[in-house]
Amino acid sequence: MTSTTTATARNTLGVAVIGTGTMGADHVRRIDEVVSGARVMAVADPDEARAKGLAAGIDGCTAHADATAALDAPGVEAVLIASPGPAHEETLLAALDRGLPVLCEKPMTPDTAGALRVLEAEQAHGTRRIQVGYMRRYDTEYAQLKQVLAAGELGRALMLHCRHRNVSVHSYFTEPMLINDSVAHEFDAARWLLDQEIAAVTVLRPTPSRHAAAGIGDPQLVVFETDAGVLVDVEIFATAGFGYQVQAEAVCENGTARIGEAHGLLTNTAGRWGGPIAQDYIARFADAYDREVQAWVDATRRGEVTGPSAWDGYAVAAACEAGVEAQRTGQRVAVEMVDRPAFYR
Ligand SMILES: NC(=O)c1ccc[n+]([C@@H]2O[C@H](COP(=O)([O-])OP(=O)(O)OC[C@H]3O[C@@H](n4cnc5c(N)ncnc54)[C@H](O)[C@@H]3O)[C@@H](O)[C@H]2O)c1
Ligand SMILES: O[C@H]1[C@H](O)[C@@H](O)[C@H](O)[C@@H](O)[C@H]1O
Repeated sequence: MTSTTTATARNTLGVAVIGTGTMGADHVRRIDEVVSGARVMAVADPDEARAKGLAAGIDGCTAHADATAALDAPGVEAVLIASPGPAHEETLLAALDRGLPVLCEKPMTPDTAGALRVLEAEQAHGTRRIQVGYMRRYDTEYAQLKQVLAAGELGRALMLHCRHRNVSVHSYFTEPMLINDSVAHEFDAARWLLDQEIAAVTVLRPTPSRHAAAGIGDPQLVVFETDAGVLVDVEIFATAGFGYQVQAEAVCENGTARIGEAHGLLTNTAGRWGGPIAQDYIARFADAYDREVQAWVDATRRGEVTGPSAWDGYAVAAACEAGVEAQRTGQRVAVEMVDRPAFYR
């Protein structure tokens, strides 16, 4: 946003972006260039040079090494958290303490103990403040699949076959993160698509790929059951190398529905045919992130909270906890959840 637009900026939502790595930087660009009704007023990252570099390109934006300093910066009215999952709880609690609305990147917290503390703090605050960044709910294809399932023409859903393939992952990725950073999306998507909770998780492993990082059995097959008896299988392959692919097929009583195959332009040439494959989530889910952040800004400016809630964040954390235990033990692990408070109904 340039200084010539600051007059209109007075009516816009001042956002602090916490964490300025891959997603934080992309969200800053999105708020600055794509989304209407918001401006970035502060960024924070312990890597202060990174935060300063990003802030330098945005009129009126301050850079901080500490997240709470960014929450208290002039003009900040809302927070977008894009630090790694284990750092989310501290910033969420600080934001709730200040009554600030939050869009928190997934996972809300990697563990249920942290998620429950967040639920308690939000309820103590008295009104909902948190949206969790499960952006697939804003993806056109996922929305179409949900619509098809809800319409009922295909009959009752019996199974979902899902594939989640990344080119590679961050150097700090661990084996539990296959579940609580990557499969977390599949837990949320399945809960949302089917309107059911996850009941139990089993993890199966082939002999790992020779490209798997040390200490990570990659890929894995994560099979989960919902409380209404739908079976979901997820191939999670974090070092697939060739591209970023997220696919889902619903198998129903009267037919099937599949998403994630479209690669845009298909070409035929001597002896082969094909098209491009996205290389990362920034490309594959660009529209979904744009819609997600725009919806958050619009709802926040109306004084509302929409989208995936802190309860959804907790429910996914509970499924992830069972998934990590299943991964560790090779056993089928039941998902344990507290009763849903009336506050989240
Ligand atoms: N929705 C999606 O599709 C999607 C895609 C990628 C990442 N994510 C999520 O976004 C978050 C960030 O992931 P990323 O890939 O950008 O990671 P990243 O490693 O690229 O960036 C994280 C940044 O946060 C900073 N940081 C670390 N601790 C911090 C703290 N306490 N306060 C502020 N900043 C801190 C790091 O220095 C780094 O710059 C994670 O929760 C991840 O799961 C979501
Ligand atoms: O943090 C990222 C992000 O959530 C992506 O959407 C997912 O595909 C990756 O597996 C995960 O590591």
